Amino acid sequence: MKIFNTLSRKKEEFAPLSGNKVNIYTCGPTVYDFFHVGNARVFITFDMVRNYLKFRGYDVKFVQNFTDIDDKMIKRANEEGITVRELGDRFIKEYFTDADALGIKRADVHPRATEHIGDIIDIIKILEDKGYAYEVDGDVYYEARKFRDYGKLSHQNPDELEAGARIEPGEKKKDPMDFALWKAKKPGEPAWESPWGEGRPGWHIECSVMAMKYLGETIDIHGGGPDLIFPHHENEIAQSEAATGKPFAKYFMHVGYLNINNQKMSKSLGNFFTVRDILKKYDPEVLRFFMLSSHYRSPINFSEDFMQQARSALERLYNALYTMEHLEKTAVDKEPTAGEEQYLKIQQQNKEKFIEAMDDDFNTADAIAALFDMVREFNVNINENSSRKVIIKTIELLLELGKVLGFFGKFKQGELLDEEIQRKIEERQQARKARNFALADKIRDELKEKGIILEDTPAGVRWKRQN
Ligand SMILES: Nc1ncnc2c1ncn2[C@@H]1O[C@H](COP(=O)(O)OP(=O)(O)OP(=O)(O)O)[C@@H](O)[C@H]1O
Ligand SMILES: [Zn+2]
Repeated sequence: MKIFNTLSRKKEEFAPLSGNKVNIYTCGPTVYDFFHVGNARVFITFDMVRNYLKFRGYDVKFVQNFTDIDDKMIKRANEEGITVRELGDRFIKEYFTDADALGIKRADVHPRATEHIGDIIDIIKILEDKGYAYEVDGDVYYEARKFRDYGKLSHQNPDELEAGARIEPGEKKKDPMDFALWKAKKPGEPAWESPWGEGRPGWHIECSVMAMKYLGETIDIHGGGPDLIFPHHENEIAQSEAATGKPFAKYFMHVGYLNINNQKMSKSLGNFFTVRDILKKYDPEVLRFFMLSSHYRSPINFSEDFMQQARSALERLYNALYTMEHLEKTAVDKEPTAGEEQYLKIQQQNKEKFIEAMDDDFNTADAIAALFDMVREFNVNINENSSRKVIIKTIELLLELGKVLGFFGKFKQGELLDEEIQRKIEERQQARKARNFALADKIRDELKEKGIILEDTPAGVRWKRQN
C-alpha cells in the first residue's frame, strides 16, 4: 500500500511503526461556527482512510481535536455575549450533529484544547529548558531558527521563510519566523495561570500536545487540510521534535482544496455553504460520493451541477443493488454454471481493481469506477434464470466495497423496486374503484411495512420512502 507523504513529496510504501497498529491524528475544527463543505472534505477523507485501513486489517486509533480557544473563538463569543466555553460547547454539539449525519464515525478521542492546558504548559516548559523557547512580557515564543529541520515539511529553507514572515503589531518576538507558544492575557480574554503569568496557549502547541498525549511521541499519520502544511504542521513538527528528539509523524497527508469557482471555499471569503444547508437539499451520501469521485489530493470545484451528477451516479449504484435483490427473489437454487463461475472470477478481479486503486494512495475515483464495472458485469451476465448463490455473492461484494467508501447505508434488504411500488399503487387504485376498500387498505399497509408511505393528492397518489 502506498501513501503520498508531504514530507518527501512522494508516494511511499506504507509501513506502520508498530505491527498492524496505525495511529492517526487530524486537526479538527475551530468550533466557532457550523462547518462548511470545504471543512467536510477533510473529515470525509479521513473517515474513508480510516475505513480502508480497517478493511485492510489494521488496528486504527484515531484522534481529532477541537480548537476551542483562539482569536476567532474569542471574537465570536464576545459578539454573542457568551463565554468562550459556552460557544465551544454549542458548536461541538453542532459538529457532531452534522458529522453524524454525514456518517463520519466518532474519533476514539476528541480532545479539546482548553481541557489540556496543564499538558500544554508542561511541554512549553520542556522547550524553554531545552533552549527552544523564550519569554517576553508574559508571551512565550518558539525560536524557529534553533530547530535545524525547520521548513522540512513545506520544503522551504529558513531564509525563504524569513522573507515571507512578519512581526505583527503587539508581537514581541525576536525574529519574524518565531511563533507564539503562550499568549499573555489581554483585557476581556479568558486566561489560565502559568509560570509566565495568566494567558492562553497558541494554536500550534495544542495539536503537538494532544497528538502525543493520546498517540505517543511518534504517530503514524498526521492529516489535515492543505492550508495547514505551513505554518501549522511545520510548527507542530518543530515543537514536538525539539521536545522529544524523535520524529513527530511518519506520514503527513494533506487533502486538496475544495473550491468554488476555483477559489478556496472559506468563511472569511464568504463563499461557503454549510453542511447543515447542503443536507437540506441533498442526501449525505451524495456529498460523500461527490467528494470521493475525485482523488483526495486533487483540488475540486463544488457546484450544484456536480452534486446532481453525483446524485444520479449514486442512484445508479443503488438501483443496481435493488435490481440484484429483485432478481435474487426469483432466482434458481442451483450450483453456478461454468459461465457463472467465470462471471464470479471477473467480479473477483473487479474487487482486486478496487483494492489496487485504494492501495495506490486511496484512489477513490478509480475504486468507484471498479464498482461500476461490477454493476456492468452483472447487467450483462445475470438474469432471472441465474443461480441465487451468484446473485447473493454479487450483492455482498458490492455492499462490502461500497461501505468502505461510506455508501449504501440506506440499502435495506427486502426493499421494493420503484416499478413494484408503482404496480402495487395501481392495484390499490383498481381495488378502490371496485369499492374493495379492504383490499386497498391491505395494499397500503403492506407498502407501509416496507417503508413506503402513500399520499393521496388531488393530482393522484404520491409515494415516498420513509427514512
Ligand atoms: N476549502 C477548503 N478545502 C479543504 N479543506 C479546507 C477548506 N477550508 C478549510 N479546510 C480545512 O478544514 C479543517 C478545519 O479547519 P477550521 O475549522 O480551522 O477551518 P476555518 O479556518 O475556520 O475555515 P476557513 O478557512 O473557512 O476560515 C482544516 O483542516 C482546514 O485546513
Ligand atoms: Zn492541528
